[in-house]
Amino acid sequence: MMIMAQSNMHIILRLEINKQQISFGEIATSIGNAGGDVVALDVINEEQDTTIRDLTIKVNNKDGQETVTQAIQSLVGVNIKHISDRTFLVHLGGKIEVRPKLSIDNREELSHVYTPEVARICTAINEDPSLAHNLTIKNNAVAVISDGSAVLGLGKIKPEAAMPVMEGKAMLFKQLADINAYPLCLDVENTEDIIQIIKSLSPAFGGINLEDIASPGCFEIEERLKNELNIPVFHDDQHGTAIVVLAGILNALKLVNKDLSICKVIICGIGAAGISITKMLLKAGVKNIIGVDKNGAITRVENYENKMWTWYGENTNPNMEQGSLSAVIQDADIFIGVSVGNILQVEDIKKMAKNPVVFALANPDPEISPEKAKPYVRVMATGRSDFPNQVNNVLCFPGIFRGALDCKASIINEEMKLAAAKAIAATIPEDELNEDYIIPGVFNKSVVSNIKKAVVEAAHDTGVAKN
Ligand SMILES: NC(=O)C1=CN([C@@H]2O[C@H](COP(=O)(O)OP(=O)(O)OC[C@H]3O[C@@H](n4cnc5c(N)ncnc54)[C@H](O)[C@@H]3O)[C@@H](O)[C@H]2O)C=CC1
Ligand SMILES: CC(=O)C(=O)O
Ligand SMILES: [Mg+2]
Repeated sequence: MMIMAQSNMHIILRLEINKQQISFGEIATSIGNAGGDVVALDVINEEQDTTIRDLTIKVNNKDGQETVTQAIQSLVGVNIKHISDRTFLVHLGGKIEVRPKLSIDNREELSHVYTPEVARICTAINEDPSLAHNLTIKNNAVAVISDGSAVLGLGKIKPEAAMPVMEGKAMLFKQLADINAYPLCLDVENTEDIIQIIKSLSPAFGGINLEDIASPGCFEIEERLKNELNIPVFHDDQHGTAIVVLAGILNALKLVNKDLSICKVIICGIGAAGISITKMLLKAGVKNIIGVDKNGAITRVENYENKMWTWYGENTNPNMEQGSLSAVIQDADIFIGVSVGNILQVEDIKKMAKNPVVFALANPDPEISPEKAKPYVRVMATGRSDFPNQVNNVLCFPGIFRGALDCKASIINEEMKLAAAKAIAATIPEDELNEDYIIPGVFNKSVVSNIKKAVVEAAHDTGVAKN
C-alpha cells in the first residue's frame, strides 16, 4: 500500500537577504538539504543590496520547522525577520462570513428589504409560519452547534476553542452543498440547558447539526431535540461518522472478499461515534462486534454507570470476550478506532485475521499511524486529509443535509442514513476500487449529489418528506 508523506505543515518565513553575500539559490539549496520544500515565493521589497522575501516552505512537522530555521540562521547574509504558520494565517479573522444576496443602492430598494415593506412579509409569516421556509433563509440554514465537550480527540475545551472546528464545518457545508451554516458554540454545561437553548434558536434554522458534544449527554440531547423539534436534528459525530464508516467497510470487504456477517469487528472508543457505528453495523448484518473502551472490552456481565454501555454489553460481544484491546483483537477482521491517538500497537495488528482492515479514525492523531501500520494491514483508513482513504464525516453531512432540506424532511431517519452510506460506497465503480481507494474523496463532486438523491428518495419512501 502506498502511503503519502505526512507533509501538511507550511511555514512562511520573511527573510532579509544581503544580495552581496548570498544568492537565493544558495538559500533554497540549504532549505532543501534541511528537509524543507519551497512552495511559494513573494518579493516584498527589492533594493540594490538587499531584498526582502516571503518564502512558503513545506515541512513535515514542528521538528522539521526547527531544522529549516536553524539551517537558514546558520547562513551568512540572511536575517529571519518573521516566522508565521500558514494554518494560523488562514484562520485570521475566521474562515466564513455572511454576505447579502442583493445590493441595496437607494431608499426605494431599502424600503423593500427593510422597513416599511418588510413588515408585510413578517405579517404573512405570522399568519402562516410555514412561509418562513420560503421567505427567509431558514430552509437553507443549518446551525452547527457544540458545547465544546468532545472536540475532535482533544476532549473538553472552551467553547471559544471549539469555534475553529465549527467554522470549518460551516465552511464545508457552504462549499460542498451550498448550505448556509452558522457555527454556534455554547457556554453551557447542563444537558437540559443545552436542549432549551437549541429549541429557542430553532425557528431560524432548517436543520440542526450537533457537533463534538460528549457522550453520554449527546444521546439525550439529540433524542429530545428530535422528538421536540420538527426540523432534522443530526449528531454528526454519531451518524455522519457511522454512515461513512459503513460505506468504507462495504467497499473494503469487497477487496478482501469477506462477508460482513462473518467478520469479527473491534470498535475502540465507545462514545458518540463508537455507539452509532456499532448500531449501524449491527443493522447491516455484523454479528460479532466487541466494543473496547478505557477499561477493556464491554460485556454484559459488568455493571456500568453509563446506560449506553449497559445496552452495548447486552447487544454485542456474543462470545463474552473479556480483557484489554490487545487480548480481544485476536483474529479480528476489522478494527475501527474512534477513541484517542496512538493506542493501537503493531503487535496488536499482527494478531488480527488475514487481510486486516484498520480504520484508525481518531483526530487529529489516529489510533496508529499509517506509516507504522502499513506493512501489516490490507486496507488502512484514517480521518485525516493527508493520507489515502479519508473516512471522515465531512463526506456525509453536506449531502445528507442537502437532501433533507431539499425535500423538507421532518427528520433524518435510519432509512435515509443507510441510503447515504450505500450512495457513498457506490460512488466508486467496483473496477476502480483498490486498497488506497475504498472511499471517494471529499472533492469528488458526485458525492454530495449521489447522497442527496438517495436521501430524498428514502425520505419520500418513508413518508417524512414534505416536498
Ligand atoms: N473520522 C471521523 O469522521 C471522526 C472521528 N472522530 C474521532 O473519534 C474520537 C471520539 O469521538 P467521539 O465519539 O465524538 O468522542 P466521545 O468523547 O463521545 O467518545 C470517545 C470515547 O473514547 C474512549 N477512550 C478514551 N481513551 C481511550 C482508550 N485509551 N481506549 C479506548 N477508549 C478510549 C472514551 O472513554 C470515550 O468513551 C475523537 O478522536 C474524534 O476526533 C469522531 C467523529 C468523526
Ligand atoms: C471529524 C470529526 O467530526 C471529529 O473528529 O470530531
Ligand atoms: Mg466531530
